[in-house]
Amino acid sequence: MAVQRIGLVVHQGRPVAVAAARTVRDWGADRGIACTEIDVWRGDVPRRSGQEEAAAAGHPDLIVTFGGDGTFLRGARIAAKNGAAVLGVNVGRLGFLTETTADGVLDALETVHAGRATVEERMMLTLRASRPLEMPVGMEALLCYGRGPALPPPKARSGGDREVGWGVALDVIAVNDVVLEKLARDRQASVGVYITGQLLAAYSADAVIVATPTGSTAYSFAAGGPVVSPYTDAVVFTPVAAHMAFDRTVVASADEAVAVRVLPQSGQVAVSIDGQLRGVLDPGDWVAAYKAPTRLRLVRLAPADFYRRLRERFQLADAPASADQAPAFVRPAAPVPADLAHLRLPPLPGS
Ligand SMILES: NC(=O)c1ccc[n+]([C@@H]2O[C@H](COP(=O)([O-])OP(=O)(O)OC[C@H]3O[C@@H](n4cnc5c(N)ncnc54)[C@H](O)[C@@H]3O)[C@@H](O)[C@H]2O)c1
Ligand SMILES: Nc1ncnc2c1ncn2[C@@H]1O[C@H](COP(=O)(O)OP(=O)(O)OP(=O)(O)O)[C@@H](O)[C@H]1O
Repeated sequence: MAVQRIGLVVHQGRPVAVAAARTVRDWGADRGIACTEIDVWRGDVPRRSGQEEAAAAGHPDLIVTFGGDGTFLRGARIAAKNGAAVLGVNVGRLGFLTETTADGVLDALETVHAGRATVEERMMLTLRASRPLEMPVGMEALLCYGRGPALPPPKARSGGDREVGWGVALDVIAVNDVVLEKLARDRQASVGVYITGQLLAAYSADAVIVATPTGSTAYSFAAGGPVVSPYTDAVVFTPVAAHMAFDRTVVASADEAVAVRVLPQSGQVAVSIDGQLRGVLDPGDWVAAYKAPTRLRLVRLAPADFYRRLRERFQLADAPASADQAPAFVRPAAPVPADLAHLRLPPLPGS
């Protein structure tokens, strides 16, 4: 893709991130490519929706993030609303979702601009709810976790904020996950979990997570859920500290909605999307998470390497008795047999 306009989302607390963003601005200036910094926490305006941020930045076709996964998710929220591609530059602690380093960013941009990068599409989730999400008065002050102001609750899509039955469609997307967790530490979340309208189980838990395959390596993974290939589409349901025998993940099909209904005896339930609190539910409320109609477009500089990334960034340890015995990469040089031709195969080294 020849880049037309870049939006920069920068972790302002990291000098390396700020400096790398400056080099990108200079790179853009040399090529007549406009670069606009998108500071989601600028003090003079309230938090804006992804669409509003994209419009204010002149609808960039490429969002470049400088930071860790949190910064990436802030940029992805804007990119996803605008159909832009997103390139993550890792200036963070883990940076699982990022693609390059601060040192590599200019080469990466040359690769993208010359049309030599690929764009990988990832499934996202969207939501319907029994009513528009709301944040109780005073919540924001309580949160006060060092980030800038919280995002407002998502708006209803198409204005139908009084729809009943199938619920209100919310103008929101999740790249990683929708998390429903107990709000007060001493009141568990009691929720009924429904998949395709059928009760799976009633849970009494700290939280329940509905994740995308991309989000399967985030909170869902920490809660004991499986790693799901990001090249598949699925809806991953994982309970957190469920006080019951059945505490396993269910990997549902991408065309199956997972609905969570807050039961009468439950405490209030916080709804977080990609780590951001977006509303609080009362008993009787429900939300349903399902595959979003649009996909996140991730810039990839090299062929798909999800499992290498998993091994390296999660520092997967080999069994001591087997360490150093398993080769790091296996790809025969011989032509691919016909019965394997439909598989996703690693490229030959150096190709
Ligand atoms: N116990 C937990 O692990 C826990 C608790 C709350 C939220 N989270 C996750 O944090 C995400 C938001 O990320 P953040 O950086 O703003 O908050 P954060 O800084 O609290 O992130 C938690 C950790 O998850 C990593 N991470 C985020 N997305 C990932 C992904 N797709 N694959 C692998 N690792 C990933 C981050 O680098 C960080 O180390 C949420 O979507 C949620 O999944 C995790
Ligand atoms: N653009 C910004 N402006 C001001 N402060 C920021 C900005 N981005 C991040 N911060 C600060 O850095 C803290 C950590 O942010 P966040 O967890 O999103 O980082 P990250 O990008 O995920 O990197 P890491 O991998 O190190 O966690 C936030 O609590 C906030 O105080």
